[in-house]
Amino acid sequence: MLEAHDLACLKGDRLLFRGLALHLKAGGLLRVAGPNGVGKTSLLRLVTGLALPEAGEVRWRGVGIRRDREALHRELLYLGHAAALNDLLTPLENLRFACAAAGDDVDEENCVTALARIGLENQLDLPARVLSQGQRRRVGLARLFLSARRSLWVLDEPFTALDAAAVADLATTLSDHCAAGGMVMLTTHQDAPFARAPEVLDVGAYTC
Ligand SMILES: Nc1ncnc2c1ncn2[C@@H]1O[C@H](COP(=O)(O)OP(=O)(O)OP(=O)(O)O)[C@@H](O)[C@H]1O
Repeated sequence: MLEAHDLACLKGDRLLFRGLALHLKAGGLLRVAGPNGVGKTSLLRLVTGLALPEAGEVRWRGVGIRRDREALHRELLYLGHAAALNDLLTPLENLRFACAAAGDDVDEENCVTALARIGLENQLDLPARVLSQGQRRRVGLARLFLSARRSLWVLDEPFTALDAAAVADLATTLSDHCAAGGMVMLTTHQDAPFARAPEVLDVGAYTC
């Protein structure tokens, strides 16, 4: 279970939000909402331990992540809003590199299957620099099909640049992960056809 209490976020000399609390339990789908610049990405970086809060605490399975960040990271899949690809490498090479860097033991066949599942079967051997924006996004999302053992998926704008069919497919993948007892926390500015309506956390309600 992921919890945060009384979180405050400082950027430069500006307090973006304070007093923010959240609670995400097994099977939960949480949508972080709010206008541009309110602090949604900043919040994701706090709950994933990539940045430190000015005040408050994030807990994973009851333990503060400052005490045991590794316990969270063993079960976390975090996909940022940028595709973070090496343009010289193919989708297959990029995916294998991302998995290896995260410590996931996946072989080439698993990666090919994941890329085909996300609709990139015809782009496996192209350099990433020639991919469309939606295809670049899909390379990162292919990790979802290799990360079932990671219970917490934190996704920053995962639907950006995807076509309608891919949005629907991703919504189903995320809903299935929750139905299997996983947790999803995401930001998005668009509606998606989830099996169950997500809980919504409006960061704007905590703006200073
Ligand atoms: N050094 C700084 N000093 C002051 N403000 C900063 C500094 N660095 C970042 N910010 C502000 O912090 C906020 C960070 O926003 P963040 O990326 O978390 O927003 P977001 O809600 O994810 O936005 P979007 O919907 O556009 O992705 C922005 O308003 C940005 O201008």
